[in-house]
Amino acid sequence: MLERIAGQRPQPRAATRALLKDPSGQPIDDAIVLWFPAPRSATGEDVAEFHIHGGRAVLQALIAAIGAVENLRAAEPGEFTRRAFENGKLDLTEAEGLDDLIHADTERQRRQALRQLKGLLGDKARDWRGQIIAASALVEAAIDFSDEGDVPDELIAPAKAKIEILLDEIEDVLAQEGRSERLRDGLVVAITGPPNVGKSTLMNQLARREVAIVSPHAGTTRDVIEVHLDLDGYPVTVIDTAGIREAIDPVEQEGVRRARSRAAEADLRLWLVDTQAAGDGEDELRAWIAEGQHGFWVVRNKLDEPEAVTPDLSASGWPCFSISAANGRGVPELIGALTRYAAAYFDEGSALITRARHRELLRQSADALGRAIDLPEAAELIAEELRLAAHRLGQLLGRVDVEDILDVIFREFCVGK
Ligand SMILES: Nc1nc2c(ncn2[C@@H]2O[C@H](COP(=O)(O)OP(=O)(O)OP(=O)(O)O)[C@@H](O)[C@H]2O)c(=O)[nH]1
Ligand SMILES: [K+]
Ligand SMILES: [Mg+2]
Repeated sequence: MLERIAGQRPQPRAATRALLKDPSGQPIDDAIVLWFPAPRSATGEDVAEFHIHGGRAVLQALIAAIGAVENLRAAEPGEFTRRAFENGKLDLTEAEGLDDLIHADTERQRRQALRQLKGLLGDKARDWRGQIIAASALVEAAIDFSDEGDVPDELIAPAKAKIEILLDEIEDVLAQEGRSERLRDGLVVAITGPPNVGKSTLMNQLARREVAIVSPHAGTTRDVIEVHLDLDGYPVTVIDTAGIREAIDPVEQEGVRRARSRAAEADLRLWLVDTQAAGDGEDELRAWIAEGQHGFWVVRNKLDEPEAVTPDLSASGWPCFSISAANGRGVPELIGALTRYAAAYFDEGSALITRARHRELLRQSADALGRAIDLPEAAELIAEELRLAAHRLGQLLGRVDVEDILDVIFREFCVGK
């Protein structure tokens, strides 16, 4: 294929200039080609790279020329990474790290993805799995002995001691409360409150563009609107929602229902109140609190209005901010507080778990180890639990039982990766 298009097969791994030609001999582009013979390539298979001038017509002509070569087809999304995985170049956690790296929007997400790609979780899981297998060997030996009569405690006890240390380590990693999983997806902050208090105006201030319609009509916003902010490297998704009230219009009713449910799921709610409005604007907030919902900041808006009254919000006891979404006063302070909140939330630490998949498998492995420790001297049962614990770590690494999940994971990848 290289000979046909580039007129030559370059030296392995040496960038080589070549005039690319289509099957009729017409030149396509003056380009660089690279040749990586297996197994020293990203996928572990033979790989050829064309570095071309990026125009659409150049690309199309080259793809047509490649397409004319027999037995060649375009790769599926994630197919290169999948082949790299299948050829043992990456474990599954590293492949997931690669996917995260490609999709990282903020600096902190990039660093976390790179940690994953470098195999920090994978290395740990391999080490744990090795230790479980070593403990299993002791238990298996105990089983062999017990065939000959008595069950030797001297074999089971050291195995259990090993497992206890291991279980502590896994529990430490699990105790990181899923914060690094959130760093992948971003922290969600909902702007909520009664109608017309200026929620959409604040949204536009935070987004620094007109993402939401602002109007003096109560009930303007109906759909949930999202913007993704990068606050000092921390990903934060802000959502603007319909004003909460007993709506008559069925469309607005649906908006209020979505507003309530999305705000309830958020990590933090900014409860906006109008310093102009009669009452303290907190009826719905109190109803929410009665339902046990927490994590609110009260934001008093429209401070620029001459008769601005600052209602007594002490009853709710939440952090309080005063702003004018119209002229921007107080908004930098609010953004500063949100940034500190995100920083405190995503305590980077040595967080290793970035996906629910990792958490579930580690949890199941830890549970099996816990059961193994609690079992009396029944060596066969202990061995069974250890097998299960090791198996779960094997699944984490993508070494066992993976066919069904591979499709799900690699489907998320982009074409060309
Ligand atoms: N004076 C003043 N007016 C504001 C301020 N913020 C918003 N407004 C006005 O208040 C009205 C309502 O603003 P919106 O941003 O649409 O309010 P909302 O809370 O999104 O309203 P709904 O989506 O209908 O619930 C508009 O006329 C805005 O111009 C402010 O800080 N000061
Ligand atoms: K409005
Ligand atoms: Mg609105």
